[in-house]
Amino acid sequence: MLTVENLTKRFGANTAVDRASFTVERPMMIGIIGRSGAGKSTFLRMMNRLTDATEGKLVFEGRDVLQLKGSEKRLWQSDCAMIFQQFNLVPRMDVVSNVLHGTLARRGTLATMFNLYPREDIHRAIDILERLGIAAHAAKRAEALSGGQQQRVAIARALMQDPKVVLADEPIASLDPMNAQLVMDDLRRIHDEDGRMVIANLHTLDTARRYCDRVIGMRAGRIVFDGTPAQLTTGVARDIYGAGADFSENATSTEIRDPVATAVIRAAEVAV
Ligand SMILES: Nc1ncnc2c1ncn2[C@@H]1O[C@H](COP(=O)(O)OP(=O)(O)OP(=O)(O)O)[C@@H](O)[C@H]1O
Repeated sequence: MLTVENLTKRFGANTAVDRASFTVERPMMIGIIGRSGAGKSTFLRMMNRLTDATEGKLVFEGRDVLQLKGSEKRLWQSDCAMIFQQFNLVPRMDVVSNVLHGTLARRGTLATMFNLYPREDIHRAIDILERLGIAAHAAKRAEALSGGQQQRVAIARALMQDPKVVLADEPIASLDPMNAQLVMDDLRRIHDEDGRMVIANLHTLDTARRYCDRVIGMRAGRIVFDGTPAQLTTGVARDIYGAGADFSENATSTEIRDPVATAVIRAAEVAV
C-alpha cells in the first residue's frame, strides 16, 4: 500500500534523506529511529508534502503523492495527518475548537473565519475526545492542559480528519514518562482499532521496540536497518546511532513501564 523509492532530499550540499526505499504491504505501526539529524523529520515532512522531495517516488495506494497538486495535494494532507513534538495547538482556543480545526481542509473560508462548525462535527469531536479519555477538558483552553493532555488533543484533531495514515514527529519527546506512555498507547490503539497506518519518529529504542510492528533505522539520511523489534539488537542499535562499544540503551530509554500508575492517571482524568 506504500512504496518509497529512492526518496531523496537535499538542502544545498547537505543530503538530509539519501535514496530511501522501502515497501509497506499493510497498515502497521512503524517506528523510525536514529540520532539527531539522521533525516527522520525530513522524511515525514516529505510524506505529507510539507517539504518537496528532490528526487524519488512515494506511492500510496497506487498514486505518487509527490506529484499531487492543488486540491488533490490538500486531500492527501488530510488523509495523512501529522502530530508534532510541540503539539501545535492554538493555546488560547478551547480544546473542542482545536479538535474541530482538523476539519479545516474541507471547510470554506467564511465558515472557518467565523468558527461555524456543523453540529455533527461538534458531536464527532466530543466522541473522539471521549474515546481518548479527555472529554472532561473539552471547554478548557488548550494552554490549561498538561503536555500529555495537549498531545492527546493533537491526536484527536488528527483523528477528526479520519486519516488513513498518522505521522507523528517525536510525539513524546517533550513528555514525562507517564504521559509518554499514555500518548503511545493512544497511537497504538488508533492503529489496532481503526486499522490506520502509524509512522512515528521516536528518540527512544525501548518505545520503538515496545509499540512498533516494524522499525526503520536511519543514519546520515540513509536507511540502515529495516526489521522487527526482535531484530533490533543492541549491536544493530549501536550501528544505527553510530555509537562506540560503550553505547548504552539506557541513554535512549524513557522507562515507561508502570501500568498501575498509568491506570490511576487515566481514572483520575476521566473523573475530573
Ligand atoms: N529546512 C532546512 N534547511 C536546511 N537544512 C535542513 C532543513 N531541515 C533539515 N535540514 C538538515 O537535514 C538534516 C536532517 O534533519 P532532520 O530534521 O530531518 O533530522 P532528524 O533525524 O529528524 O533529527 P532531529 O531528531 O534532531 O529532528 C540535518 O542535517 C538538518 O540540519
